[in-house]
Amino acid sequence: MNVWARISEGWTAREVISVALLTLTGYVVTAALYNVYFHPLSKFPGPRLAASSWLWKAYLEVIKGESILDRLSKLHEEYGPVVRIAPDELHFNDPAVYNEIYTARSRWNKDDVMYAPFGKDTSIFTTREFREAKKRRDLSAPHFSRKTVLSLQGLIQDGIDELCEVMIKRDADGKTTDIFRAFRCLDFDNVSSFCFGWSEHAIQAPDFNSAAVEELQHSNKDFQFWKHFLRFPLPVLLLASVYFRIKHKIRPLPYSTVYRRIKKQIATYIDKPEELDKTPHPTVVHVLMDSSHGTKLSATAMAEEASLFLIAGTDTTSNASALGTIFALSDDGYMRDKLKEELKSVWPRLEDKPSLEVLESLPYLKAVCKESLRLSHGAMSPLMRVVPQQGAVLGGHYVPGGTKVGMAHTFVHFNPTLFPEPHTFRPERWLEPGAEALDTWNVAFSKGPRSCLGINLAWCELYMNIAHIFRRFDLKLEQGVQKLFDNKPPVRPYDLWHRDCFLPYLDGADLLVYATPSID
Ligand code: HEM
Repeated sequence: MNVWARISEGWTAREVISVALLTLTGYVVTAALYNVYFHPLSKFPGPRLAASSWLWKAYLEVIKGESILDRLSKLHEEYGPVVRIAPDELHFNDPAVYNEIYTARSRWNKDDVMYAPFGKDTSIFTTREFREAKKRRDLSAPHFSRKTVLSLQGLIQDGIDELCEVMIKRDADGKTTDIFRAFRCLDFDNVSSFCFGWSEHAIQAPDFNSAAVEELQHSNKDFQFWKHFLRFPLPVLLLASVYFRIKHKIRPLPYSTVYRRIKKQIATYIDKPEELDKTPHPTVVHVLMDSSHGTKLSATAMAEEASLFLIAGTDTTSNASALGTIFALSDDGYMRDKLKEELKSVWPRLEDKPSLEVLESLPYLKAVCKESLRLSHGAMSPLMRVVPQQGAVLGGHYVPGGTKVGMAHTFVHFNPTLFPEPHTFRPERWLEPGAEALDTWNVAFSKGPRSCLGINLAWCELYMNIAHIFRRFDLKLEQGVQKLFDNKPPVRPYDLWHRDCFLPYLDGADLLVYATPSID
């Protein structure tokens, strides 16, 4: 029977589904063939499946739970310094190209898909478009300047004092300290007091199990799911999230308790601006509410901006601090003793705590911090940028406008030419002759106009975190953690911070240390 006659008679449900499936299959196959053979990126090397559809990457990252970074290492070995990893995406493994993508002159936008789980245009970080993001950055930047950080360093000091008291009590009770959780709570508290004038006191939570901080950690874990599935139309997304919630315990995107607290605080200030004068020190809310620059943000926009600082500033700093601590303890005490000796040279009496400026003058401490940043990477996922309409030349290749391009920090930090024995934690590499040139290759804060806004605060916290716990405690790895390092081959930082969940996600053993208070 003629198809049109059948249609006019009315189709059965089965026929409708069959036709829909056939149409969908036809569309997918045609799109895949186009992507592989006729797409403007078809001349770039890479697996055919990757070129055919973004579903290849989604399958690896969500269903197989594989880190794209592992796959990328193999792909770059096979295909060279540029690989096509999705129909419209290229990944590079060439430090020179890192500087071309993330250059100070860059005006490129952030990729929509990659940043979707964090929201759209709700904060500096989530604003895709360069010029809009710059306006927002200019607003908050004064609160993150070196001058402000120096003047508020006492807050960071207070947070560390609180942590040290908790650690002393734990030691007296015969308990170890999970240094990863402890630093996460500390840095959460410190960012909240630096930005908002109040501390969550997460550090006081039993065994550092703070609900607010855990909420952050869990949302990191589900990053890959949300990144890929937010692309689907709502009904598919809903079905997928039910399935993944049951099978993989994916959580809903968090509506954080802390966000509510910040929102309430801002609403109060909008209602009664005189309350702002009562904060113990200048906060980021002061700069956000300052309308003298001509930009007026809504209460929601301010709250979203402000809460993003907590997300951006907690795990990043604590990852670097925890990694540095664990690895500086992993070599029979050589690094620990060297660090302590250097600290004692400027900090002979425990009660005379040195300022940030003094700590910054210590070469070995600085080298430990740099090595901690190098191996904790800041962000782990390739930070995808969109090539502007006119196209660009990257690594000698013409890349058409609209292409998403990126190079993960791991490909700079593990580059064996720049950093020989790249997986080894070796602070000395930052002290050897000519080491100043290496600084440009420590890209943990990224580079260019979208690089880290909180860099001054981050450095302040990192110096203080490492200095205080190494000077104020005699530290030792707990046996289980020590065993990781005694095994052959020994554990590498990458093994601990292995999972790419935008930020590196700790997916290994609890990082326990014995921390006995120093007596001199
Ligand atoms: C060791 C600690 C830190 C590291 C390694 C780090 C690293 C980074 C990196 C790699 C980016 C770029 C992300 C992207 O391109 O999408 C970034 C952006 C950002 N960071 Fe940090 N960060 C740290 C601490 C902080 C702190 C303490 C704050 C503030 C409280 C902060 C606030 C921001 C903001 C607002 C952005 C967005 C900038 C933009 O998109 O223009 N970060 N950070």
